[in-house]
Parts: sequence; structure tokens; C-alpha cells
Amino acid sequence: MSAPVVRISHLRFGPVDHPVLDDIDLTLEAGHFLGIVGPNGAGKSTLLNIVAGLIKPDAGHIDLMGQCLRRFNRPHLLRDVGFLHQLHDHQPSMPMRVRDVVAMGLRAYHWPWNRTAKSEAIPQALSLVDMAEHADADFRHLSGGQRQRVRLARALVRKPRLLLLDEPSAALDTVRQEKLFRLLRNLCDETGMAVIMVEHDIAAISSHVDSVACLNRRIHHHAMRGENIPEEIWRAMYGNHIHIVAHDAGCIGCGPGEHQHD
Ligand SMILES: Nc1ncnc2c1ncn2[C@@H]1O[C@H](COP(=O)(O)OP(=O)(O)OP(=O)(O)O)[C@@H](O)[C@H]1O
Repeated sequence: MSAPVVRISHLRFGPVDHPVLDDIDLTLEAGHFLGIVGPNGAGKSTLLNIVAGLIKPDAGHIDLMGQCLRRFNRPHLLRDVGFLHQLHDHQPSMPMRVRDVVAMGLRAYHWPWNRTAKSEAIPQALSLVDMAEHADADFRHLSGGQRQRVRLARALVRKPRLLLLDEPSAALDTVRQEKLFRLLRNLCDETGMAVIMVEHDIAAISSHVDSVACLNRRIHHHAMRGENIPEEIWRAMYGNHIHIVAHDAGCIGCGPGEHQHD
């Protein structure tokens, strides 16, 4: 049996008496789609940055594909791990074609892609996100949601074994959000890619992901698909003054607490 794509054990980031992340344990097998939910400042982006090798943890251990993260050489790490960062919608000041933005996903890491791979990989990645017909468009002239889909194509173009997504649906309308989550589900099922996705809307993701980790400094609960997340977990993460809402998807979400929970 092959090693898990990700194995995180006893991870800590920050000082012992005031950690940003504390005692994180997570294991993802190939094809696993994990959603991470939690309040602002919970440490979600920090965790993704640590798994991507961009921030060093203060304690604990991370293995990717059976190899200690610290021993990964940079090109292999960058080839195997795709990362769509939280949306900072900077527009390039220079004209840039959509296909060239996606090509950055191949070029930036000095991976020896030949011309054929490049000519196939870029249109493939763009068609996955329904942007193939915009390949020659100027990236700056796209809408915010279209630019986000092109960034996703850039993260997918190397066919990573692990994809990290930080609120990828932030600029997308509800139809595109649903399409994105279905695309990710299919990629996990068909290619064995594992996904860790930070999202705030648990109702939107719960029918697509395999599991949801509730994170606020530590993992309060790791629920498998269809499992209800107990109220006390939501209250431990978001505070007592929240309104708990049951969803059809078989999960419980929460909203602001103007209403008393009955
Ligand atoms: N490199 C760092 N060094 C020290 N503290 C950091 C570092 N990066 C992030 N933090 C702190 O970690 C905390 C969590 O930040 P993070 O961005 O991970 O939260 P988040 O859960 O992604 O929040 P949001 O939902 O608002 O995006 C913040 O208080 C932040 O200041």
C-alpha cells in the first residue's frame, strides 16, 4: 500500500504558551478531499503554508508522499504540490495572455517540460476550468471570477498529487462554486489527487468533501462525510453566541447569534 499523501503529527506553530496552531494531527490518503472550516484567524492559511513548505513549524512532523517535508528538494515539492493562495486580486500591470499565466505554473519551477507537454498541459488545464476559449485573452480584461479560474488552472497544470486551496470560491458565483467543488471531487476520484481546501461555507462543500476538519488553533473535530458536527464543536470554535442551523446536506452550520438557539 502506498504512503499517505499527507501525514501531519503533533504540529505546532507559534510559542508554546500562545500557539497559532497546536497539536495538529491529520492524515490524507490519495484521492481524499478534505475541507477545513474555522473562524477568521484560526490558523487555516498558516496550516496550508506550512504544508506547502513556505513556513517552518515550531514542532511536529510532516510527511508528504511518505517523505519528510524537510527532506523534499524544492523542485519536487513544487511539482507535487499545487497551491491556490487566498485571493489577492492583483492585476499584472503588463498585458499578459491567459495561457501565459497558466504557463507560469510550469515554468516557474524549472521543471523540464517539453514543448509538447506544454502545448497539451495548458489547454487541458484551461478546459478543466471552462476557460479554454479565453486562452489568448488579456488576463487583465477578465472578470474577478474568471481570473480566479485561470489561477486554479495554473495550480492544476502540473497535475499535482496534492492541491492546497485557500478559499478558492471567494470570487465565484454559486453556480461556478458548485462546478468547482464537483471538478475537485472528480479529480480526486479519477486521478487520486488529494485536496485540502479552506472554505467558510460548510453547507456548500459538505456533499463534495470526504471529511471536514474544524480548526481553531487545534482541530476540534474531524467529521467524515454525512456526519453531523456537534453543536458544542461550533460553539467551541465560534463562541457561544451563534445560531445553529441544520442543513439538508446532513451537517450543521452556524450563523451570527442575533437569534437565540432553541
Ligand atoms: N508567519 C507568521 N508568524 C507569526 N504569526 C503568524 C504568521 N502567519 C500567520 N500568523 C498569525 O496566525 C494567525 C492565524 O492567521 P491565518 O491567516 O492562518 O488565519 P485564517 O484562519 O486563515 O484566517 P482567515 O479566515 O481570516 O483567512 C493570525 O493571528 C496571524 O497573525
